[in-house]
Amino acid sequence: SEKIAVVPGSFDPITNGHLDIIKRAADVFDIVYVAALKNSSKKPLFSIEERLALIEEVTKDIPNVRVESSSGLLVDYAKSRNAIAIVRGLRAVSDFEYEMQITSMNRFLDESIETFFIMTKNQYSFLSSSIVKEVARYGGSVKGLVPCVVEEALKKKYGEMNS
Ligand SMILES: O=C(O)c1ccc2[nH]nc(Br)c2c1
Repeated sequence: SEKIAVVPGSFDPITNGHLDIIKRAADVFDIVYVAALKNSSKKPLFSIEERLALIEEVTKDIPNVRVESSSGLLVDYAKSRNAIAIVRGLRAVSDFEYEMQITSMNRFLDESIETFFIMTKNQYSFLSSSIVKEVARYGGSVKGLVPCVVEEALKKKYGEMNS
């Protein structure tokens, strides 16, 4: 039967680091659900609709990727999609402590779902959505760090906010 994975994240916005993980997961699993999570205490820059549209646009050429939003527990969403795996990216050692905590809790909640980690390309190991937003907010170029459509969306979003 098909091996299904979930790649969760806030994707506010999706970066080339995220895209790298998604592509690598799609090479290993038969179906990959990219799950943009709604539950986050921070107010996102992009609405869930905007985030989904950007993820769909940048993954449209990967045939076995499906893009969805989810709120509530990640393990409940994963089970609802018959996923056998949660896939997370690791950028640097500093990621590991947090990921270990989340993975332990998810295993406590549902032992049947395994978490796999994929190391990002070194060139993206410093990259995060928040640092990209900071740079874009002050008019810096994030070309090469995010897909072109995301770069445009950031310019538009901050252009509107600054106008
Ligand atoms: O953009 C972020 O906030 C973020 C966080 C955690 C992450 N792990 N792997 C990747 Br790619 C990644 C990206």
